[in-house]
Amino acid sequence: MKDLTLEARPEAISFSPEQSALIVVDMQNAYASKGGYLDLAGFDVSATGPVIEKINIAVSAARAAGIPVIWFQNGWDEQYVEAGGPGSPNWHKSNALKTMRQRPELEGKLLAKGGWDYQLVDALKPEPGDILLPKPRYSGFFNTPLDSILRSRGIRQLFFTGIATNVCVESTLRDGFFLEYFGIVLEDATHQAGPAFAQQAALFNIETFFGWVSDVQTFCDTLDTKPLARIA
Ligand SMILES: C/C(=C/NC(N)=O)C(=O)O
Repeated sequence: MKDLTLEARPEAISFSPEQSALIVVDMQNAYASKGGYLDLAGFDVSATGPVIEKINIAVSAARAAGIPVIWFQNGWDEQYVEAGGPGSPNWHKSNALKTMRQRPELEGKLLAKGGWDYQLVDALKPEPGDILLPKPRYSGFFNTPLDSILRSRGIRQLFFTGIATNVCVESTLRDGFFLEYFGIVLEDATHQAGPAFAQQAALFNIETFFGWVSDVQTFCDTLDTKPLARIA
């Protein structure tokens, strides 16, 4: 397929579907569902429903265009060895680990592989041919085979969706930038962890310093695929 031009901020960007991947960051109950880790830690997850719908539309369009879909799940083994102990800054900064230390009844329930919190939300289903990757830190480029998977497929453009815009989405897009990948975030398929200004700040950072910002409808229209449902 010939190169396509995607309307984006700060400017349009050309890309080749053959050199592209759609990244779905951490669409787990932990980050998107009531009763999940972020909700229990006091973050507002009430507006994630429309984001899930937009991600489904973007995933369908990517698959129809032959663009690989890569799903990340953030979390650790049930003993939290992969989370790191007090010698890791993750131990000090992870709000999941801090919440479990504050609320021992939650020990082993947050972001633990095999548990409900770690699972992808029910409304999002990977299909055969998609790539499902666990990741133990915010960035999908650390302690994962992501870079090798992309380079071995000649992929240079990464389209980002998922949660949280200002944490794992921005972290992975930034590290991709340093590794010479072109990062484009589909803003209506993302949600922040924290107040609304965190979403705007993350999009400002991406648009201004690290990549491009577009949206799901523009992505679908550019690929000329018919999304599952027209976005109102
Ligand atoms: C705060 C947080 C964000 N995760 C993400 N997927 O952006 C965490 O994992 O503690």
